[in-house]
Amino acid sequence: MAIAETVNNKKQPKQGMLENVMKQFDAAASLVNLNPNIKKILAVTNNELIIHFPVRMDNGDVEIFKGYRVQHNNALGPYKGGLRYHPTIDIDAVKALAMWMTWKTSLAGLPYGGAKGGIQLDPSKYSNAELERITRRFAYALGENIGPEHDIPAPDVNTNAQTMAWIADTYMSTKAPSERSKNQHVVTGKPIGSGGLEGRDRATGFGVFLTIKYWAAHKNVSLKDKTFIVQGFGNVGYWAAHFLEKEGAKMVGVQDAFGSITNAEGISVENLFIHTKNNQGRIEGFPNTSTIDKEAFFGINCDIFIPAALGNQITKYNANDIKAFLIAEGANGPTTVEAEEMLLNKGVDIIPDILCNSGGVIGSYFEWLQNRNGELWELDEILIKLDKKLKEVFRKVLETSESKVLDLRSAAYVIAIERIEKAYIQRGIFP
Ligand SMILES: NC(=O)C1=CN([C@@H]2O[C@H](COP(=O)(O)OP(=O)(O)OC[C@H]3O[C@@H](n4cnc5c(N)ncnc54)[C@H](O)[C@@H]3O)[C@@H](O)[C@H]2O)C=CC1
Ligand SMILES: O=C(O)CCC(=O)C(=O)O
Repeated sequence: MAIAETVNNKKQPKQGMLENVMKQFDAAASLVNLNPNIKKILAVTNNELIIHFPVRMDNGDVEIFKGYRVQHNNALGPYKGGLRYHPTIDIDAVKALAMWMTWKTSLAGLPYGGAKGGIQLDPSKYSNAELERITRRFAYALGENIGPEHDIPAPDVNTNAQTMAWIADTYMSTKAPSERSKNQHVVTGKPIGSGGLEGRDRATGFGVFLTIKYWAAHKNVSLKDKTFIVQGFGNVGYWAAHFLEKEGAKMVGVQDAFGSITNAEGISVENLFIHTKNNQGRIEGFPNTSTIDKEAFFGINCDIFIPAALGNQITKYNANDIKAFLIAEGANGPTTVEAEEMLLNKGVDIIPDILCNSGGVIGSYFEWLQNRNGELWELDEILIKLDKKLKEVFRKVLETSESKVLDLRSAAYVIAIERIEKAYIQRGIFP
């Protein structure tokens, strides 16, 4: 609560993600009348690891980094969740993100629990060689706190297939030669050729698109010529926009960490993607668009808003500016509880993060299975399997939402929490 954000040049108190996820959990626990002992277990994390580790920089100096891995719950299987490299990462943020992973894997019916981790750093300040040493040193320090049947990291903000390859290689190098290849699935989201899954790169964004498509089919709405805005034009934002554009929708606004652009006539997703590749990942300077300020971005006229950046972006300070009738949460925790209430009251539908962006972890599950079984899956079959799995999860959320008269997030939480509760009750509550 101590941090502040600036809205319309005024400092406003900023709510932390942990506070947000706890409010969501408390509300859902009441809805399902959750067993009080299980509620106590789920309200806290199982393990929290903070590691300070030294790394030699290119100039010869040693810098100390702070890395995190939080394992929230493993009632349903090994801990699973991404690694984020970002200056705002702290223990509370990682706890919140780990909790969301527990609900997400449970909702998707996967044999996983929830975890998250990362390093508090701004990766743009380091060379590629430094990032490799930082990542390898972090992986080494994590040691047996991760493992292919225990806790399986994956990419998140500012990490990618290369990061995962360094972690897999470092982890495997600590094993006896005959054991190394059996440990490839210590991480998912690896490069193709190093055990990675065809299509894991687009799995999250494709899943975001699919959930929008299922929602549109349910509401009898055509996506053709619908307009959309995207906050965050990285892995998730780009791929979601790519598939929406292919479906005939038009991107009219984009925001990244460095600025916001708009054009009511449309912004080409593929041209912007090429532009960012040649511009250090940034959207700034893209031709035929106007630059607008951070807060004006939320008020752009559009039908669909895809937050695909950081948490707590849609707040009570900007919720009323939003024109979209649908928010599809590609990011984790982009909407505060207060903002959600305001949006629902004005009739905006929200496809919640734990459903909307679950294509990523479903893709990771496929990669894990592929590695475990020594198989190689093809892109077409993977995208079909992902569609089938996500469609079924979406159907269940919709059914619960209609039968219990709940918004989509509450319905998703009900399914997720009831599945975990059932596992504890079958086993005798305490793990
Ligand atoms: N990569 C994955 O498979 C999954 C990612 N997610 C979530 O999706 C979100 C985005 O992740 P990725 O696309 O992987 O990250 P990324 O690192 O590929 O891209 C992040 C994008 O967000 C922008 N951004 C960062 N701070 C911002 C700010 N303050 N305002 C506006 N834009 C900002 C960056 O400039 C960049 O364009 C995160 O919340 C992540 O937890 C969720 C499920 C899976
Ligand atoms: O693919 C995974 O294991 C998890 C990705 C992730 O961090 C997320 O879904 O938020």
